[in-house]
Amino acid sequence: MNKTIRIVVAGPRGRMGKEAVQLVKETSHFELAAVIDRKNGGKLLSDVEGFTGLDVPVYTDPQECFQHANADVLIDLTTPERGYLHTKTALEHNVRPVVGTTGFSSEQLDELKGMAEQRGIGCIIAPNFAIGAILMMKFSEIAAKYFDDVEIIELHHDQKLDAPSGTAIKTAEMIAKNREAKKQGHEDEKETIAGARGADFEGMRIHSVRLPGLIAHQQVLFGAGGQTLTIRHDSYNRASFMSGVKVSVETVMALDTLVYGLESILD
Ligand SMILES: NC(=O)C1=CN([C@@H]2O[C@H](COP(=O)(O)OP(=O)(O)OC[C@H]3O[C@@H](n4cnc5c(N)ncnc54)[C@H](O)[C@@H]3O)[C@@H](O)[C@H]2O)C=CC1
Ligand SMILES: O=C(O)C1=N[C@H](C(=O)O)C[C@H](O)C1
Repeated sequence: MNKTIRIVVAGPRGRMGKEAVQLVKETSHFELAAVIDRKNGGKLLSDVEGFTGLDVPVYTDPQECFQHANADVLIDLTTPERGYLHTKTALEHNVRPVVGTTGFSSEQLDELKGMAEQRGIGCIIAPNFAIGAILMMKFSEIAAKYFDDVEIIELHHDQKLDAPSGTAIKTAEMIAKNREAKKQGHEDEKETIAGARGADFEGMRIHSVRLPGLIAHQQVLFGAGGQTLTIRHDSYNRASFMSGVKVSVETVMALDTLVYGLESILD
């Protein structure tokens, strides 16, 4: 039988956080130890609307939370600034972070990796937990061996804070492993409206669409003489991310370093 894993969820009232609390609740070897919220500190989660029966403490201060919660794992689904603070604080308390929050800088990722390695404890930072999105990224990495020209279009709901999405950045990084940096388009092209050609990642272009009605979508378009290849993934709800969160919580318990992206775990 699996050992019970005690979990802190940061951002429990958010769109993803609510799903994560539900996942912990319905998984027999997971136990909710506490939550970190922007407000409601000092209350029980069961006193907060929508969380009947969950008698675990709510903290606003991550230090206080990790000192008292006796937790194994943090699931962070908050904002870039808070997510970074929560992850760092968890590592300082030897609590293993599983981070879905996007928008960390590469310097922050390097620092967190150093901390995890120094302590010899696991940490997973996953820009996308959906299996289809991971396959989209892997297929794009393969396609980049054969196509030099690629544009990424990511489409999200209009409440998203970061652009481009963490998934788009990770996709570009994976494509870059198999593609020489190259400026795309006409050498003399000029934007008559700034931003028309999107963000520039080693000459690849990334376009961010934000519209109400969308959840999380991305297409990767490759072009070559007389043909295009489009690789597309759509998440139609946030439950689509939860099997990846579950695998990450189970896997992080056995890691002794930081893993960025689920593609290596699912090999
Ligand atoms: N890796 C993945 O597969 C996915 C990642 N995400 C990422 O997850 C993050 C959250 O996304 P959503 O749930 O859509 O956002 P949301 O805005 O619905 O939720 C964010 C939550 O963070 C909380 N928060 C803000 N400041 C806080 C603080 N000081 N302490 C504790 N909690 C605080 C808010 O109260 C809110 O409940 C984003 O970075 C998003 O990009 C979203 C979907 C999938
Ligand atoms: O904010 C979101 O919603 C999502 N964020 C992640 C990202 O930035 O890639 C994952 C998914 O696309 C949904």
